[in-house]
Amino acid sequence: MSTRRTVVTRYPTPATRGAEDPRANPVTTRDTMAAARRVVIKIGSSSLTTATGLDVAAIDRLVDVIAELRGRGTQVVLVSSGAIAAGFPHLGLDRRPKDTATQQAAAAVGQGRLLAHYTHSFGRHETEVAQVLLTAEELMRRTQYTNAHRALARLLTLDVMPIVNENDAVATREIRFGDNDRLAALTANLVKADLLVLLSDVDALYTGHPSRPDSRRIPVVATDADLEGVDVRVPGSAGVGTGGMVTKVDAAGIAATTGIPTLLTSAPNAGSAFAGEDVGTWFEATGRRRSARAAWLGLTAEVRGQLVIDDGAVAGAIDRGRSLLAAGITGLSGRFTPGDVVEILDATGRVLARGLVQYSSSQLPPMLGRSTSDLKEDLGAGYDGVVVHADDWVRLAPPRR
Ligand SMILES: Nc1ncnc2c1ncn2[C@@H]1O[C@H](COP(=O)(O)OP(=O)(O)O)[C@@H](O)[C@H]1O
Ligand SMILES: N[C@@H](CCC(=O)OP(=O)(O)O)C(=O)O
Repeated sequence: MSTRRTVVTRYPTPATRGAEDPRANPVTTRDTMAAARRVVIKIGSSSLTTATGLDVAAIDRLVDVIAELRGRGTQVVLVSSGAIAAGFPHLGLDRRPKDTATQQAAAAVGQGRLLAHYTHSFGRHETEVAQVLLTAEELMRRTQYTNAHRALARLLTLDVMPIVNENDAVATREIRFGDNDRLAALTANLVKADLLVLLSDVDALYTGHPSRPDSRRIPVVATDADLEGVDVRVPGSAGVGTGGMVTKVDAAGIAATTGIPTLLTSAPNAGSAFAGEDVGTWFEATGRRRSARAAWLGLTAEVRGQLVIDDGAVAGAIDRGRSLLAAGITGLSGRFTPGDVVEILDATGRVLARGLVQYSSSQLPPMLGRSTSDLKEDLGAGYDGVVVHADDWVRLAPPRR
């Protein structure tokens, strides 16, 4: 046994621990949509713009639906695309630019016009609006994520209408959201919404491209099996949206795994959907609600490394919701420091969870596979053997049967 003592910097225990949100979601089926206390509504470029710029009549119709919801006491956060599509006609371009710099310029021009019209339109309902521009990079950092959470929560308590978009003018090329569907799902988690509504230029998810005569509306997606054979590959024809149905199905999947159901329909159907009519596609929630912190860990945070664990640690820590000890770790990769986010993989390479690691990638190698009592001798009596605390990881893959 070595008597060398290693100086170990540990990640401080956060004051606010607690993984699962105890609030049950009152929205379980389409019929219970009206019970939503907080809704995130996302509207795509194709529904807000024409070839010549903003479709002000379409914006006014959406704003009227939101005003009615707010009148009933439902809090709404709007995620609105449309900055690039609203901007490019004013730069003398006849189609959406493809290069990042011109997209950024178009977004910078269009975002002002977009917000100007929302301000005017919500003004008809004596409602103040607030512009919140987010980047994927910021949301990966815990401090900025918490700041965004706090700002949105405050706006809602002040009865202001937050209008979120990606901060296209500064978003870095490599990690842009690009489309706003995923941003909307993450925003729904950020504000702990009961419901996500995705409004597009198509009234529902179809079994194939809606222009095909054999395509049928899918009214409900309860499990992945309902998506088998569904063709979502062809993008929209409007030429201004970005992700087509792929990103909408992905976004609904993210929301579902965190306990938030999604309704996907067209903007003109928004009113009927909230009136309880059978329109669009309803994606059921499949997972449990998560705290904003757990959602950040599981969905948004930047991953700095990987820990590979043995079967004993899968059964003893991950399957039982316990802390991960050095004894169960067989390998690691990446460069990380205490407090960084790492993925936890089983021996086959399956990503089981993500967590905040307590030691750096340079401290861990001599600790791997060693028992807590053995390590205590090296590291001191204060060492508790925990590499990822039970409160600091979230499960990503379901348990194996
Ligand atoms: N299986 C499908 N069901 C419905 N729409 C589909 C499907 N596959 C592709 N699409 C296309 O996806 C488009 C919507 O995506 P997109 O243009 O990115 O909209 P938005 O601007 O609202 O984000 C629809 O107009 C439709 O043409
Ligand atoms: N942030 C961009 C959104 C890009 C986009 O086209 O999104 P979407 O229409 O939702 O597929 C914008 O405002 O133009």
